[in-house]
Amino acid sequence: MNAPRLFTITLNPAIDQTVRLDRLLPGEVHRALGEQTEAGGKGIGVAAVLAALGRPVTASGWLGTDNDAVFRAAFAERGIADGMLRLPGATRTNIKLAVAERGDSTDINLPGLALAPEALQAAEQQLGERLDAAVAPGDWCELAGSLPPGTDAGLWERLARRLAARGAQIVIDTGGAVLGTLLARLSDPTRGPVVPVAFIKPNRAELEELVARPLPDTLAVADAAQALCRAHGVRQIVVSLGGQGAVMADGQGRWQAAAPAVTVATTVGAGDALVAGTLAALMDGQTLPGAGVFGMACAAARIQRIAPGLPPRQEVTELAARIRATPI
Ligand SMILES: O=P(O)(O)OC[C@H]1O[C@](O)(CO)[C@@H](O)[C@@H]1O
Repeated sequence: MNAPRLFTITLNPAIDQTVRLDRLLPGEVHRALGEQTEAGGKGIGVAAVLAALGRPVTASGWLGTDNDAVFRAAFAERGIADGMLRLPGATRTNIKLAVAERGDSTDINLPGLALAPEALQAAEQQLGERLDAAVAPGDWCELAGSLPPGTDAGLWERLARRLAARGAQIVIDTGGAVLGTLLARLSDPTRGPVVPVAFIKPNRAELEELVARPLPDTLAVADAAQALCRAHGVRQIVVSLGGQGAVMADGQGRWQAAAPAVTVATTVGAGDALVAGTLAALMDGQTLPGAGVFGMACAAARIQRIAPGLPPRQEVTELAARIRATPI
């Protein structure tokens, strides 16, 4: 059997315009230190890291034709197969304020390309047919990021069911309410065959929204993560806690790991790098917590520079060696 491949599916990609500031004062005029524009969107960030790890990866989903040059250039430069369907209109631009004094980024994400209902229906049909033709049993498919205006969790559900029917492993990295609806529907036998989910990576706030209660410490996070997986047949979960590291759980156990201290250029894309590194390791047959530790090392490497991708492999390996996962 051929090695599994990864398809990331981004329905609401973005051009990320990162503006570097020394400090951020609401209501004040700021003089930027610099600016950088990158092809972004959750699945595209994941694909960039997978490609940097030397893995075959296809970025699939939807892209506006009017401003796709930045994506074409990024795919060619990074070695990402371009499986994005072109739609009439322009892809959104998301503003990222990378603030040196704070060592983090403030994100302003726009709604995205709005299509008429008939155009959306046609775009879903075409994307489904493309994925049917490309995805083989055992491949991994990531449903990545927010949904564009006029769509809802039903769109992800239909795509997930279609891909699962082809024998794909389903990975979901989408936000709070949509994630909750999607997990509930995919595990509901009255809606059709139950779709097992291989991996999810909510952050603490998203997990809190899913379980509708605050999760003040790692024990509470681990309990909630494990209960969520059991309730919805999710095989593996990594909950990102930002600078504090991550909590991981699967059917065998639960672990926490602290993030290595690094100099942060931007926090944009940290979650995508965590997903990408973890997936690369899982697709190699590794398990948690080792796979999650490798993902955390990719995230720590990613946030030290604004451009997507990764530094040389040696640097990632050294970061991974600094991360200890301990059972909770
Ligand atoms: O689809 P969402 O949730 O709006 O997130 C999109 C943003 O997330 C990122 O992929 C980073 O995770 C950015 O490149 C992009 O601007």
